[in-house]
Amino acid sequence: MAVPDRDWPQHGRTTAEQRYSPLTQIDTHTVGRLGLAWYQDFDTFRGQEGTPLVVDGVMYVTTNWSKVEALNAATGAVLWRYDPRVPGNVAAKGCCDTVNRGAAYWEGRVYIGTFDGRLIALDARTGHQLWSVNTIPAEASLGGIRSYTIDGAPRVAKGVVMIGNGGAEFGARGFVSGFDGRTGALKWRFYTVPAPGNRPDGAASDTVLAQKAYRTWSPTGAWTRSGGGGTVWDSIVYDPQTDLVFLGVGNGSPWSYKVRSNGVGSNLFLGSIVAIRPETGEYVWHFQETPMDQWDFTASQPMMVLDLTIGGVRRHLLAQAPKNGFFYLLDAASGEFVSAIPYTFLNWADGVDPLTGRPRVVPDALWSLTGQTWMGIPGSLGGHNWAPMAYSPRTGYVYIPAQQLPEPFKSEKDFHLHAMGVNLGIDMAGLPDVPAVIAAVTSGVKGWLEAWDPVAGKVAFRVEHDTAWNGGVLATAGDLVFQGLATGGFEAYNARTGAVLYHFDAHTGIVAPPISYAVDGRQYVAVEAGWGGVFPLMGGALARYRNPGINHSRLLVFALDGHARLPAETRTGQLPTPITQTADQAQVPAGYDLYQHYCLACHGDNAVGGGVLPDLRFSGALASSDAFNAVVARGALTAYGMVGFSSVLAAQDVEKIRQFLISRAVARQAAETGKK
Ligand SMILES: O=C(O)c1cc(C(=O)O)c2c(n1)C(=O)C(=O)c1cc(C(=O)O)[nH]c1-2
Ligand SMILES: [Ca+2]
Repeated sequence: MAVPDRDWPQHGRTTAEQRYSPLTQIDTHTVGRLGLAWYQDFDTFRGQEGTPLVVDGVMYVTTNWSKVEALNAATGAVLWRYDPRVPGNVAAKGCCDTVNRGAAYWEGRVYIGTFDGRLIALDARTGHQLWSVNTIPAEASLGGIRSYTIDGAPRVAKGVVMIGNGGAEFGARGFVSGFDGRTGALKWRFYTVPAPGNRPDGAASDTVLAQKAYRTWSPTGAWTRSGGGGTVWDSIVYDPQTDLVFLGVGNGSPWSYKVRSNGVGSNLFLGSIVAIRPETGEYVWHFQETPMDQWDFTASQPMMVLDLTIGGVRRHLLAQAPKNGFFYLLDAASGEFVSAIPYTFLNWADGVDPLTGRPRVVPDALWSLTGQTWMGIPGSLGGHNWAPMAYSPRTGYVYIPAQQLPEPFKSEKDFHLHAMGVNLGIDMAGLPDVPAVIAAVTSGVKGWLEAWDPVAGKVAFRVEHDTAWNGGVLATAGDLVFQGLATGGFEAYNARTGAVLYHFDAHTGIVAPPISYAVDGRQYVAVEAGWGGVFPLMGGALARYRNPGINHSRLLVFALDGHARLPAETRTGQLPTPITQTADQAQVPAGYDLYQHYCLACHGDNAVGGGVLPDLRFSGALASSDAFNAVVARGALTAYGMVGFSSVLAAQDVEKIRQFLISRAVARQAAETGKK
């Protein structure tokens, strides 16, 4: 069905997922007149990753904690709001904040996946709930050992609503479910990795897992308990021309290939794109980008469908720039390998087999087998993560929000699976608190907008940014490319040259992708502002380094001659609570280890907050072991997403963490005083 130029009805606007708007009112000549038309504050300071949808002048926005709102897309007037009331205690079941990347729209219904695993259909006119299903079958959670959350957007094809989930950093066995869009009845499930002992699940994946996947795993690896991973936590694309649904399958669980699969097998379908039929979930083809995953190299990054002339032949292709650093082109109908060319510097492989596309992995990169530390580029956050890329058929370029975040990979001593906290099998030692070391490591951290020529297989131009983890991208027929930045800018670039044509100070880091739409002949560009996602949560000093600002979560909508203004910045962030205690040094090293295991994922490496969730060096609760225990052990702040850890941390452990944090607070205070 043709999509009207004015609308943005699907995640990537059309089924091709190119994030290209044909609107031209805002172009290279008029963009100088761009301004903020209106904005709306969200109800949280957490991060925002959503792509709004626009259908017939109504905008459907999803926000953190899986909330939805419908707005008049011209004025911002709220038509309805929907809160699925996700319980705060599930925040700790996800790696990367309680974000949400968007809704799906189909025949007057809005579909949303919730962080606690539900799929909900709403009446698009009223916001009333039509149905709600729990997408996580009881047996999948293995008595609570495994962790499932939803933050990706559902996908609708032929009346079937499909959704996956996240959790491979904790313990999960990836699967995607298809539900009847009208009734919510389950139609099929497709598991992306086998069950221990090759047991059938009674699912659409049974045959292919038995025939192709089971023998690619060691029958006795830790995957038999942790689930193996392979979560489909973001990209699911439907191509009507081939009638195929493409699943972007994630990384292994635990990360360590040695622990997970005794260091044998390619572990299908980890790091793969799997093509299935929408109505049945029937397997059609797969392509594995990263065999033997041990770098968190997911193939879950956004995919798009492109028709390109390669070597004189017109081809219908699937394109992806996954974490592993190669830009892939596959034949959309058959999955046949076309090309894989590095879109960024990478050191884990020295190329791919030209016939099969299988990477030639550098032996030293297999850190879980060598027992040595591997300095990997890309690191686990990838050369490109979930922030969507865009394609302009006018320029022929794919615009990739690319980055470089090197990362040391080293085996954890004495790995064992545990409930709560991440299960990676990797040494969690982080950055030392030494400014020169932080500066040196940060010098390797880079982010840029890359115009990639997929036909020539090379970079056309790059726009260098100040740091990594920048926003998703929009391309328009006005020959503009829009992108929000980690450092708080919202930019428009000339799509042919990369020249900056417009800059707006958003007062906050932006990671979400912009969209464009029109109402009554006026073109708008909208983006959800709000610094967030995994990097600011766990990145610590690296995430803070060039982004010392305060987080704001709000929807920004731009148009020609817009004259709205953001309120002046009055928040100063967390107020330092003067710390008078000195840490019990004997407890600090053990407190550090516990912190890195249980707390780092949200509060940042070495207790440096990355700008979204509280930086615990400022916490008033540090002064009292009772208060600290009430929060950390007994869960006094559970409603806000800070669960109690009493099931895994004894009172002495909690006290060790407190002593470690006091030592960090004292160091921060000393550094501040030294500066004055
Ligand atoms: O393996 C998984 O199940 C899983 C889930 C998610 C998620 O659900 O957000 C992310 C990742 N992995 C991941 O590897 C990753 O880099 C990542 C970044 C983000 C984010 O929202 O910033 N989520 C996720
Ligand atoms: Ca992952």
